[in-house]
Amino acid sequence: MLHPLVRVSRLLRRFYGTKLSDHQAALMARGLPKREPISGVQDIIVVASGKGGVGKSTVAANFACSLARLGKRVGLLDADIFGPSIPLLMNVHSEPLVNDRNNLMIPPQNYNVKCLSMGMLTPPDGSIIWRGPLVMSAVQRLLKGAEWGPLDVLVVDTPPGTGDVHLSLSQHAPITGVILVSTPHTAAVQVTVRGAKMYEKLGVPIFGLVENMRYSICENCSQRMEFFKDSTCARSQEALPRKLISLPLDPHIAECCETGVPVVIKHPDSDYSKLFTQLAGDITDILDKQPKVADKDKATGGGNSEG
Ligand SMILES: Nc1ncnc2c1ncn2[C@@H]1O[C@H](COP(=O)(O)OP(=O)(O)OP(=O)(O)O)[C@@H](O)[C@H]1O
Repeated sequence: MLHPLVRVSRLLRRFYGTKLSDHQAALMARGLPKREPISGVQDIIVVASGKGGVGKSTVAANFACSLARLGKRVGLLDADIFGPSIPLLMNVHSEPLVNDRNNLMIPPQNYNVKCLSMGMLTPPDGSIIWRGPLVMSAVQRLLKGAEWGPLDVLVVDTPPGTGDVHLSLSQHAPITGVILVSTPHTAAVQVTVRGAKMYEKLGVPIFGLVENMRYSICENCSQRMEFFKDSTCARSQEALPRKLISLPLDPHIAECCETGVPVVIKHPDSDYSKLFTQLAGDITDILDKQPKVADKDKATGGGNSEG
């Protein structure tokens, strides 16, 4: 006896024919909307974490700049509606212009990365008090109400946790994969695992983990200082997806965040910049093996729809 969801998804597939992939059919059977590609955007990579303050925005900004340094056409969407930090990290504060022809926002660019954030659309001291549906429509607007293309990769920085933004993104956009960021703290690991499970349930692939602030390197003697017990790190490693890179706690990284020049731009030859380059290279390799957007369009029968 077939599971009812499998039966419905087969029926949907028969109705839509080859335009609908198995994955899309499964989503629709579960009552989830069809994910529409973003016009001109090849791949969407979400940077997520369970806890706040673990370095997600730092990783998103430096990863985006590293991809750009490898020659990719890159965008960076700040989906943290309540606590946007990309304008500060990327030093982009101007309000985006709007294209009169199609009424789409034109994301301002810095360090060869097109950036868009709620922080550019609200005054710096203005607080946002919104409920879930408004937050979800704001994410839709930033995602689909902008002239992103042509882009190889759109990096999306998300708020901590597994709230409305994550759900909205995974339901409406064809996310190619997720990079998780966590420190080895047990509390951070536990919520990051929860976030990973949510993405898995929604059928979004997890590329791996950026471990942050596990250690530091002394500038004078190059000695490595570990901040966590081996057993804590082992537990975190066991619970979380495969590690892509492990970033040190470093004063230059902190300072660069404050001054709006990502560390991979300010100190391109540093060891931590090399780690970001390695991350960008590894993810590029994964993307190169994925089906291209034309194939994805074929699979989803999609084009862009204004959100
Ligand atoms: N490896 C690091 N070395 C030194 N400072 C770091 C490092 N990673 C992040 N930081 C600092 O930690 C603070 C928090 O980082 P960031 O804003 O990237 O975290 P977040 O997870 O995006 O936070 P939020 O959840 O609030 O959006 C920032 O001041 C940043 O400069």
